[in-house]
Amino acid sequence: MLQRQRFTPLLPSGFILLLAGLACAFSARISGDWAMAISWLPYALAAVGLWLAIQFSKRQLLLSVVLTLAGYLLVQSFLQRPISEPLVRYVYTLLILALPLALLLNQLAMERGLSHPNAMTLYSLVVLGFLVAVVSYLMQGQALVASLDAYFAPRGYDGMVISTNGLVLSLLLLLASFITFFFQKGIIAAGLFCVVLANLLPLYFLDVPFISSIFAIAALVIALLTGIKDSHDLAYRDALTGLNGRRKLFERLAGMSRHYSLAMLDIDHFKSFNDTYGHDVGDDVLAMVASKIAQVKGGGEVFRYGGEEFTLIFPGMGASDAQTHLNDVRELIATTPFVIRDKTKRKQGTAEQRGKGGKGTKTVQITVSIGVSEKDKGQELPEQIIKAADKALYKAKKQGRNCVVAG
Ligand SMILES: Nc1nc2c(ncn2[C@@H]2O[C@H](COP(=O)(O)OP(=O)(O)OP(=O)(O)O)[C@@H](O)[C@H]2O)c(=O)[nH]1
Repeated sequence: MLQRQRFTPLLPSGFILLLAGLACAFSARISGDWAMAISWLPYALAAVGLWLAIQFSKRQLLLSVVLTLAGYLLVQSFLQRPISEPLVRYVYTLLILALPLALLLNQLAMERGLSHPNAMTLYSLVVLGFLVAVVSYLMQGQALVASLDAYFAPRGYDGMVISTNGLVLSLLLLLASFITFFFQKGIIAAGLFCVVLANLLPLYFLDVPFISSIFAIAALVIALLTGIKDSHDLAYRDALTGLNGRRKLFERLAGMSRHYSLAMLDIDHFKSFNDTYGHDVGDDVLAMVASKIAQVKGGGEVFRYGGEEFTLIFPGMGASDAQTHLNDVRELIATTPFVIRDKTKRKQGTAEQRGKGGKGTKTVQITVSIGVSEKDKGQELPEQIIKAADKALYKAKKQGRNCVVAG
């Protein structure tokens, strides 16, 4: 189940790649204005991608676009001629090795904006790599190509242009990119992996008409959608818990016409918890509690309302049914021992001591109180329902906490 969720983010980008593959199956029929449009579309998409990357300060989007465009330009400028020409072989070899490597580095380096030192290092590496490739060719020319040929000589093979060692290396890079996606998780990591795939695939099927244009379009659409999703998350998601925030809650409520119930959930005695263990440990606990709340059943949607308060909505469900699911969440939290680590001691001691029960760890018990209400006659506006749920939450606190009250 968990593994399936891990792969689900691949679906949108995978679907775009599938469409690109299908388009290639019919690409021999493309002609006239369509041919022109397909050749120019990558430039238009790249312009939009660059604009978005600059607007939202997204280095991963910027480099995905720039590298895809550079790869596309190189294919269009150099790889439309016979592979027997040394310069063509040189560019081909660089493309199958350096392009996925640069995209992989872009994927590995955490997103910290366009002008973070991280980003500067990456830009320098890409520009330096490019300059070294150009200067080496200008100075060494034939000799360089001959030595590369010894390892990566591309051969025509059943219609594919292929270099066995190149294929092995690019498959390894692709595997590294997939492993990176696997550990980074999420739709953005999936998009970055699919951008690597979309850049690499056409290089092995260069005799298919328009393949480089079609896959450049696919890579850029994936990069754009990933960038838009990233910016959307920035606006709507709470960075600490990964849940949608208050803005998304109110948008969701405004668009909800049918019956629903709404709950306000508050962590008990969180102030004294913060005072005892510090704000950082408080943050860890907030994230852990959020991950438990997110396991709510019954189609419940979870939002971080602010501070240590969360909101749950149950579309199409009355408060009494919602109460059952809320009680399950309350109980799950109350019976889960939260292991907290003292960050000042985290780096000290042996690995065993750092583990569960070690010197730097402590187990705490967290409870939550919940108030729930529902859309009703005389109580139809989201603000009114939130207010009613808040009142019920207040009652739950008064009743001794760690309980669910309907109001
Ligand atoms: N660590 C951390 N603490 C937060 C965050 N947001 C709010 N808090 C803290 O949450 C605490 C909320 O305290 P109160 O609402 O007074 O709750 P309480 O009195 O401790 O407990 P109850 O009476 O059971 O609600 C305050 O100490 C806030 O500083 C956050 O993002 N991280």
